[in-house]
Amino acid sequence: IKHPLQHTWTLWYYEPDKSKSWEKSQRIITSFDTAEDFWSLYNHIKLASELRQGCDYSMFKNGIRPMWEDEANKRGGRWLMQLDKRQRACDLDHFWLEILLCMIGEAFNEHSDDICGAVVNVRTKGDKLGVWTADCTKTNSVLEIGRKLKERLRISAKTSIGYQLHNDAISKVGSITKNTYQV
Ligand SMILES: CN(C)c1nc(=O)c2c([nH]1)N([C@@H]1O[C@H](COP(=O)(O)OP(=O)(O)O)[C@@H](O)[C@H]1O)CN2C
Repeated sequence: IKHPLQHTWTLWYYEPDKSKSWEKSQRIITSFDTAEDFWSLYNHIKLASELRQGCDYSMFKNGIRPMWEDEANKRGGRWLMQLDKRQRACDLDHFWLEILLCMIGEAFNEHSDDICGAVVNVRTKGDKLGVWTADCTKTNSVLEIGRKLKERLRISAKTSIGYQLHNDAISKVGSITKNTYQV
């Protein structure tokens, strides 16, 4: 028999399309709830580094849309890893896979319930990896998730990553959203 996961996960794909709204350009690829089905999906689709610039993959718990506005996301935020352009060749794909494995493997222990999902943005100006959590006021959970992410992605203590509230992202003026937490 297949190895069941604790949650059902849904993979989304975003491709910019001038004729459609951002929301309408978010497409569900499929959902899965076993380790075997995760691997067949992962091995079947393009790597993040093979996507066209401007595209995203998002993997969220079933029923949560990869959008700030979703009921499950609106009180939360994201740990953001902004990659340097050179990291697409050497880090992007294994960082993204490591994040997926942390999520389906419930690697954040008692804080795994606070995980909503993760997004990879493939961008000319530098790729981004975001891990979205449900409640920005759960400081201990948010910080523990950030610390675990750095550990699993082997991000050095010298490099800090920031956590941004979706509320701040929605209301941001210009392109910079402030960090509420840093680890
Ligand atoms: C429901 N709704 C409209 C809505 N809900 C959302 O949740 C949401 C958006 N819109 N997003 C739109 O994409 C643009 C690029 O963000 P980017 O994160 O791709 O990053 P880049 O600027 O392309 O690097 C954002 O500026 C925003 O317009 C992004 N986003 C998460």
